[in-house]
Amino acid sequence: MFLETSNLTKKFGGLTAINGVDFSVDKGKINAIIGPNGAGKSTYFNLITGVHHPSSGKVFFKGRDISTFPANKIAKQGLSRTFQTTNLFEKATVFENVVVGHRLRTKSNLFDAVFRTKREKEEGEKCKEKALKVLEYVGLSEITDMVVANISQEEKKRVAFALTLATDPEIVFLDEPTAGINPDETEKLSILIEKMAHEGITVCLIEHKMRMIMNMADKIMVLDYGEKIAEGTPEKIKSNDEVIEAYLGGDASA
Ligand SMILES: Nc1ncnc2c1ncn2[C@@H]1O[C@H](COP(=O)(O)OP(=O)(O)OP(=O)(O)O)[C@@H](O)[C@H]1O
Repeated sequence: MFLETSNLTKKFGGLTAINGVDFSVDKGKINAIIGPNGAGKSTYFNLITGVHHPSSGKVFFKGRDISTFPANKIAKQGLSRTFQTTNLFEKATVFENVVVGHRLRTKSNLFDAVFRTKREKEEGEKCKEKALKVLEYVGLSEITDMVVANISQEEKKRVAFALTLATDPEIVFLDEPTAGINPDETEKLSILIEKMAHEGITVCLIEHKMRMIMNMADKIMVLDYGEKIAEGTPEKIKSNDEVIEAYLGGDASA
């Protein structure tokens, strides 16, 4: 198994945000998690990526129990994520944002940084090279020197993707990657997500845009009140009565 959760449960006081979720993420595929507001989707991501730890149950990555690992250790295993709103430095350029973001995730310690050691300089150079590479990958080569405040929402989303990709992840967790952008931009970003999966990066995403998910996902899990109520291909999910009742409200084309 690649990534798997077993009986995963998270309680916040009296509220069970995730309740006994068994799910396995398929390697190299687009895996989607859907469900109504408050269903537990972000909490599920947070449990896998070490933002929160499970109340019970486990997360396994390539057979290893990572349930209790801190977020930075999980990132080092090759799991990388975006948040619903990625905080970019609006006054810095696209390139600077990716370099700084990547720098925060690489190895030099405070001593290296203060005394500008050889290792620090080498790592700095590597970061710059990597930043240019990932910016090219996400289609932003032309605007690397633009200040973030002056780029479009869709371009900002691409910067967030570049930040995620800079750590060479095996699996990326995208939390509502297309929130707040129009259908044309959503389509373009979907193509980028598909490219990532085709090139071997496993994608796991949370989305509310049903049409997009039904078109692109290989596998979908539906959460409702913290519980998995269905999983399977888009076709299977679309025709699942419980999903239609609980989530889609009878309008699967929304
Ligand atoms: N840190 C926290 N402390 C207390 N309750 C929390 C915390 N995080 C989430 N919750 C609660 O857990 C439940 C699931 O929230 P979560 O954000 O995971 O849902 P979601 O499916 O991602 O929702 P949305 O689609 O609105 O982002 C909600 O009732 C939420 O209020």
